[in-house]
Amino acid sequence: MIGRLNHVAIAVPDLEAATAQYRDTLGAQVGPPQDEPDHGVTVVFITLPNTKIELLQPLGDDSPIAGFLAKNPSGGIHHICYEVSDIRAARDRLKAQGARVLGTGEPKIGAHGKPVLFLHPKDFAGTLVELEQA
Ligand SMILES: CC[C@@H](C(=O)O)C(=O)SCCNC(=O)CCNC(=O)[C@H](O)C(C)(C)COP(=O)(O)OP(=O)(O)OC[C@H]1O[C@@H](n2cnc3c(N)ncnc32)[C@H](O)[C@@H]1OP(=O)(O)O
Ligand SMILES: [Co+2]
Repeated sequence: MIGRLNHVAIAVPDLEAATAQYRDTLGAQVGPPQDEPDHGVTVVFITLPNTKIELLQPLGDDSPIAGFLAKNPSGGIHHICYEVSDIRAARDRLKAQGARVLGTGEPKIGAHGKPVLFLHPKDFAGTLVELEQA
């Protein structure tokens, strides 16, 4: 059911510093910061030859990554995002198999302008999974 790895997301306490490190130390192609108020984060995408890295910094008072950063103050890998061809069909199939879909269960528009959903990390080997409709 899942397709390509769309991105690996890393939560960071200082987006500017992390972006500079990827650009200047690792020599990667970094994009501009994008505020995503519907998701409570500011993101920077780093384009690699085979996938993307999404750097995440909290935005607003009740960011979903605030708890993660409190537990991991230096930052860390926060989620992985897989592409699916039909996100509602994927959701229904996963729910029928007992996986917990986070939030309302209805897809939201993600940073690429496409529908996204999140699956509980406790149901996927301790890894928060994002699905994005390709
Ligand atoms: C920019 C848009 C979009 C895109 O297009 O790419 C994005 O990527 S937005 C990214 C941010 N959005 C989200 O993360 C939405 C989904 N996340 C959530 O709903 C919550 O963060 C959460 C996963 C339900 C966690 O909620 P929280 O209140 O922070 O923590 P809890 O204490 O309830 O956690 C329960 C349990 O799970 C562990 N946990 C939490 N986050 C992670 C994680 N990222 N990876 C692995 N494990 C995680 C947490 O440690 C708790 O475990 P125990 O301590 O063992 O109970
Ligand atoms: Co993401």
